[in-house]
Amino acid sequence: MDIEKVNSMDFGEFVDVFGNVIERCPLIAAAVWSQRLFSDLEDLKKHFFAFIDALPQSGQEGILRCHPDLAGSELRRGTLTAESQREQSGAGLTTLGTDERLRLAELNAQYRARFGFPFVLAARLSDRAAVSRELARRLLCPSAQELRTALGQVKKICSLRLADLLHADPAKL
Ligand SMILES: NC(=O)N[C@H]1NC(=O)NC1=O
Repeated sequence: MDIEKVNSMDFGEFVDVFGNVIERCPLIAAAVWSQRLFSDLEDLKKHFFAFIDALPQSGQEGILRCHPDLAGSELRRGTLTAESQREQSGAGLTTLGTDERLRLAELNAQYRARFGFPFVLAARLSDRAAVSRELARRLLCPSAQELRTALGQVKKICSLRLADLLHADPAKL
């Protein structure tokens, strides 16, 4: 898909295609559509990021809360979005042993209790060992720093999902 195709999309098509580049936040795609035309793919990505950056903290935390836990109950119930399912599966989180799954669940619960939002990490850039390691490390970070880190991960997930949709190299996005 090239930028001319993106610019030619009507509202419904745009939200259908880009509605989940930020997990379960189609409102962001709906807002970004109003800002077309886009000069290139990089420009499109910047509009998604600028929307996130302009939100008050409550809105930024809301975005984080739209993310399912990694290796959590939604994965077990089979209710993840297709994108999240692929990402968690690619990181090996769908085949954890019971001990590993319970350890991750305990760390996820501690993280949520401390910060008030779920632990978010771009699973595709990680693997099962690194997920637990990162979770344990970030659990000890100051709250303001952790909010910034988590939003950075949301942007990485967004970049990778955009790159998939546009068949682009994520490094060039
Ligand atoms: N909790 C969390 O990070 N979830 C996200 N990460 C990812 O790569 N896909 C997701 O759904």
